Amino acid sequence: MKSIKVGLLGIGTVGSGTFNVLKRNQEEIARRAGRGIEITMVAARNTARATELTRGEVKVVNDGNLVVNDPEIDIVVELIGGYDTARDLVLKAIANGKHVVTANKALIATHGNEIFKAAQEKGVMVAFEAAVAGGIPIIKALREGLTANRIQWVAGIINGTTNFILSEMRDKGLDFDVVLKEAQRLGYAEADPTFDIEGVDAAHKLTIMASIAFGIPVQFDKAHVEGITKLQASDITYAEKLGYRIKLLGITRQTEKGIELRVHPTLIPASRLIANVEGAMNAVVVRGDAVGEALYYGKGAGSEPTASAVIADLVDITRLATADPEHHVPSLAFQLNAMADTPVLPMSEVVTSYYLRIRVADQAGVLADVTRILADSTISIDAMLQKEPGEGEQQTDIIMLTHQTQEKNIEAAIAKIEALSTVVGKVTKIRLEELS
Ligand SMILES: NC(=O)C1=CN([C@@H]2O[C@H](COP(=O)(O)OP(=O)(O)OC[C@H]3O[C@@H](n4cnc5c(N)ncnc54)[C@H](O)[C@@H]3O)[C@@H](O)[C@H]2O)C=CC1
Ligand SMILES: N[C@@H](CC=O)C(=O)O
Ligand code: NA
Repeated sequence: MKSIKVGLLGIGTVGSGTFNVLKRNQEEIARRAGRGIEITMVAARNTARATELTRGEVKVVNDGNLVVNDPEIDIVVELIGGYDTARDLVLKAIANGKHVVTANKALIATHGNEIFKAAQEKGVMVAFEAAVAGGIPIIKALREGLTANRIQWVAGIINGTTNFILSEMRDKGLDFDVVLKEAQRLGYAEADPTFDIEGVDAAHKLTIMASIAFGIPVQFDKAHVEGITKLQASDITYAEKLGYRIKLLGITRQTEKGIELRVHPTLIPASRLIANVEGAMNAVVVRGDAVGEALYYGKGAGSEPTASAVIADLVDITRLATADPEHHVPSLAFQLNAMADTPVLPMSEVVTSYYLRIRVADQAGVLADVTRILADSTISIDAMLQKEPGEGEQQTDIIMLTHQTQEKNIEAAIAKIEALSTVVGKVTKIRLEELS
């Protein structure tokens, strides 16, 4: 059988990994796919570099349109990143009847609904395993492996850069900026690293997982997004003393009122497996009504781990390329005409537990004032830590872990606490999840 012809848009970190792995393992991949898969054309900004990377073996062009319009190309792999050019080229590829593979979570989380609709109308497949948790086959697990389940929640460390930063800061005492530079050097970070550190990249990935888990359209604009830039080293230390680790977690949960969709630093009990995921590694815990809890762990970023997922999609598409479109696996697991309109919950409605760090004047009665405010708000305290003020210090920290309450309830209580004359500055609030 004729080999499948692939056109690559972009040959940077993931593109070069895809080229190399496909080449290195071509025979084994062909035995699995039932026919050969070869990259025959690459669009690149730097064509000389692309020719060097592909050892002069493929046609290199400087315009992605030449790839998506080439009648010889069966599958277009979009590894440019970003929104506009990527969207334009992907939609053109689909309009030309080509299947698409992309690692671009920003694209899928924001333009996925439009792209999947166009693909369905054309009878082509759009696959994006590399877009979430890199090399971990979490899309396939949610979409196919767990298809029997009502998914209850999904929680994951889904940004390698921030997990790498948090781990290196904690273990080696390195500065934020130094570790971020290293993450960029290692090819983990996004072209714009604020996407990583402000939680946007994790929210893109979470948005995609929520759609597959709950059969809802992609709705990145409804996600609550907080990154790690406001985290203080002292919070990491206090959390450890109380038996917790702080991780940037993406959490999506089906509740009676709607679907939670939130990314923020989170205290997790140190005894949980996911709390011990370090460096650029990713991990996703899925709770389904039939399977219980399942944990998926592996490399979420980097050249070849991500290429592994891109190529898995190429094999899937190759296997199904000759099937009738109605036999394709739906991109979001649910049939497009069976999507639910379950609302995404505003953050103010979310119920969870909290870590509070309150900077106070070292005076009698301040603790009683704080606990009274919490009690009046029906927020109960689970654990408390009060730091002894250092020699000559007039202020100290009170750290409290609360039981579950609604976000708007804790916000109202925090406003009252901050209004106390004995409380200094803002109260630090970090959400806490037992994940059980
Ligand atoms: N690096 C990683 O670990 C992971 C990256 N991703 C995603 O994969 C995609 C690619 O990421 P990287 O390879 O890391 O980025 P990169 O910046 O290393 O590579 C992108 C390449 O595309 C080229 N490019 C930009 N515009 C172009 C255009 N119009 N035509 C042709 N080439 C163009 C750039 O010159 C560059 O060589 C992004 O969507 C990213 O979010 C997903 C998972 C992991
Ligand atoms: N920038 C991302 C790359 C993979 O998606 C990350 O750090 O996880
Ligand atoms: Na993946």
